[in-house]
Amino acid sequence: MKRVPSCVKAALHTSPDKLIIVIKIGTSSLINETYGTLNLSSLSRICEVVRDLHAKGHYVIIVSSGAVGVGCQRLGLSQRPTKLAQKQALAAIGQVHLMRYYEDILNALGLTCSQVLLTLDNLADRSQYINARNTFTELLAYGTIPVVNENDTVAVQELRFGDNDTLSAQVATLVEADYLFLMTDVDALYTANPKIDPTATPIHVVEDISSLTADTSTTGTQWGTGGMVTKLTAARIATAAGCCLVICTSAKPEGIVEILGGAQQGTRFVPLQRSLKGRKRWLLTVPVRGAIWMDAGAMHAIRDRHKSLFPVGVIKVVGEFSAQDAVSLCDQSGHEFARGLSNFDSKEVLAMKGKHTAELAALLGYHTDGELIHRGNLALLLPGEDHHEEDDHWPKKGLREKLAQRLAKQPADGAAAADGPRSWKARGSTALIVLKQSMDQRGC
Ligand SMILES: Nc1ncnc2c1ncn2[C@@H]1O[C@H](COP(=O)(O)OP(=O)(O)O)[C@@H](O)[C@H]1O
Ligand SMILES: N[C@@H](CCC(=O)OP(=O)(O)O)C(=O)O
Repeated sequence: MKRVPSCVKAALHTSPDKLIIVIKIGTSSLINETYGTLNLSSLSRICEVVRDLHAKGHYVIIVSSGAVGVGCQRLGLSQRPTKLAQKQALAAIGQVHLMRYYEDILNALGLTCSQVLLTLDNLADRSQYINARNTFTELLAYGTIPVVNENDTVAVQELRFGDNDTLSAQVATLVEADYLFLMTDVDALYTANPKIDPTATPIHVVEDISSLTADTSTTGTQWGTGGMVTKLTAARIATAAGCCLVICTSAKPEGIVEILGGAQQGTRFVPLQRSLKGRKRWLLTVPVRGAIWMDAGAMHAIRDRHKSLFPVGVIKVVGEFSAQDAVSLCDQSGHEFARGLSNFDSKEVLAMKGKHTAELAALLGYHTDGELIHRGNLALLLPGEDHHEEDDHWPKKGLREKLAQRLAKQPADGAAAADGPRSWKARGSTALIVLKQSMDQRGC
């Protein structure tokens, strides 16, 4: 299989053939519906594959769902409750049971397991993001297998990933993974749900997600969340971060080794040639609070001419967001093609929608160039070059370099500490600064 190019791979002092691999296991693959128990044979086989990959020198991280589903089974509930507090309580019950088996099985295979529970704010704040990356580096350097889940029990609604497909893509982005395998109860993405439509056919390779025509409208299993929709969202994030995402079946975990060897199984999403680095990579992990739809002209300016977003091209504003929140940038049909940090809140963007810069002062009562999203705060999810230069003030050292340093027992360079005090919120564009000055002057 063609290797994924990575700018930090060369910096890894260990063999370049050592891959960073994230394996996400869905609830549907972890529970045995017939007996209402954990699917121990499936879990053991997956752990054996992890052992084989580890023995080859690869770094493996497991993202495991199942806390809520297993919690339900432990209490004999026949379906997931809908109340958040109940799901959180069940996650607490299920997670400990799940981890006990991961620990036992991995231990029996000669591996040490570690647990990482994350919430969205752990990644949305860049200093916490760097900190999480450093922790993963140490866990991998110690030779452990991190088992990751969302910290369901404490996360409040707006700080939840909500599904582990997204979480696994965020983790893959964070650790600069080469591969993300989404193991589920179907063997591939199909043109339609194969459990409902017998004429559905598998899709083996996806080069460009935006031109994909698969019906993913039906939800998945009784226990899983999101079905294929969240897997496609994960694919957009992972491929933009330069990671090859593969949807494959948990019924044959050995398939992972075969796929790495070049076999065509499952659905492979080809990573973008130009993977996002540094701050732009981090942007992919910031929670999205809303969406801005734009006309073809604005999309062309952003995608092909590497411009910032201005109000004149905006045709629709979705959701409520604050200034400096991350938003999806969508084409005129609502398809997401980029993400960025908005300089204005959703009400202001709505007020400015479709307006030329010259009209804004009269509309808002202060002078602004109306730059909604600065180019530097914008990450493209489509193929193409992004020529915007990275901010040199942000550390570029990736996990691979840090892992190499750690393995070589070199002292850390303090990049994370340097990053800490400087919040991304302090990095507003000129428009934001002008807006703030204007509001200060008006005593707002
Ligand atoms: N186009 C499609 N191709 C394949 N599966 C689909 C499609 N649309 C919906 N599905 C459903 O997605 C399910 C897998 O998603 P989900 O239940 O969330 O699994 P997991 O718990 O593994 O994340 C499958 O069982 C299938 O019913
Ligand atoms: N954190 C939740 C994840 C729920 C979830 O995304 O489930 P799935 O769709 O099966 O991956 C849990 O452990 O139950």
